[in-house]
Amino acid sequence: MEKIVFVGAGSMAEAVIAGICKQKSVDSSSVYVMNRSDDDRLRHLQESYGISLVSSNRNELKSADLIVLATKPKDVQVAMEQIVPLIKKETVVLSVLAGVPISAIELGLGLRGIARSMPNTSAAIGKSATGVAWNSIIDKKDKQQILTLLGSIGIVVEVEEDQLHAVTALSGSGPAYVYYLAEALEKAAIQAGIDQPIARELIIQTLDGAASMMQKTQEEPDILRKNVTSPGGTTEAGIRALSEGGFQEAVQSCIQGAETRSRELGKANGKVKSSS
Ligand SMILES: NC(=O)C1=CN([C@@H]2O[C@H](COP(=O)(O)OP(=O)(O)OC[C@H]3O[C@@H](n4cnc5c(N)ncnc54)[C@H](OP(=O)(O)O)[C@@H]3O)[C@@H](O)[C@H]2O)C=CC1
Ligand SMILES: O=C(O)[C@@H]1CCC=N1
Repeated sequence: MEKIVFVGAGSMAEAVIAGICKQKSVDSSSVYVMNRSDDDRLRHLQESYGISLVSSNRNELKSADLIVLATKPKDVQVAMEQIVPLIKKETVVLSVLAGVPISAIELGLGLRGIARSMPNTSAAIGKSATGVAWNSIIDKKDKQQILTLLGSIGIVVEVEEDQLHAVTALSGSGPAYVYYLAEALEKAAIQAGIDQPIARELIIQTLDGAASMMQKTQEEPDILRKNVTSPGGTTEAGIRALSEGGFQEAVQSCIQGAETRSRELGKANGKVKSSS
């Protein structure tokens, strides 16, 4: 896809832009970005990644091959109303919005090829775990090009559209759960007498090592856990405390709560009226 325009310039847009520019899956000169009002933010993206800004007459939208919708769900209706008069019918749309259904984008931007995806912020370093679903009329070639683009920022799995709520809860929000765990581990480590920089180093390597073990050995996580857990040893004591603290239940509520929120965002932002 020759020309890609990002509508929205926040954290997720930056993660995808950083990923595709660093992986060189697109030429940064063919990437454009626009937002609502934050000019400093646009300058930061321009300077950091060598991409271009959509000009005030928004002419770049007219020749876009791909538009990446990256506003907050609550802002997407206004954004779509603003861009729909400008975009040609061949332009394909890639949404990264949580919850918002493809049908809402078809209503807002007209019937065209649409991909609804859920990447995560690790896209910035080529490590996103992305789910994607398609509308029925998307062209095979466009699908392949989007898969290649998303594949350049990490792994990508095709799912049914309804499953994207669960994907959002799991891997879209997932990095935040891991950072939350890291924060908790670091606090506890400091309390136990380890210096903060050393605690940080040990935590990063432990998370990285455990993830790599799962990936490289393809072993079940419960087996890997048991390999660490000596009978009557330290891990057993630690896991017991987690279990007594309701660890499994908390994780289940976490995913359920996030999935429910994704469905709510879809309902709140899904009934947009066509402005074309
Ligand atoms: N953050 C994450 O980890 C993930 C986020 N997502 C999804 O990505 C989307 C963006 O999230 P995030 O990047 O965190 O949000 P941010 O709030 O960081 O960014 C939102 C962007 O949308 C822009 N915007 C708002 N209205 C318009 C408009 N009418 N026209 C053009 N741009 C507009 C804002 O511009 P301005 O600042 O000028 O107001 C801002 O640049 C959300 O829908 C979210 O569900 C998906 C996966 C992960
Ligand atoms: O918190 C959110 O709503 C977005 C979607 C997934 C990650 N961040």
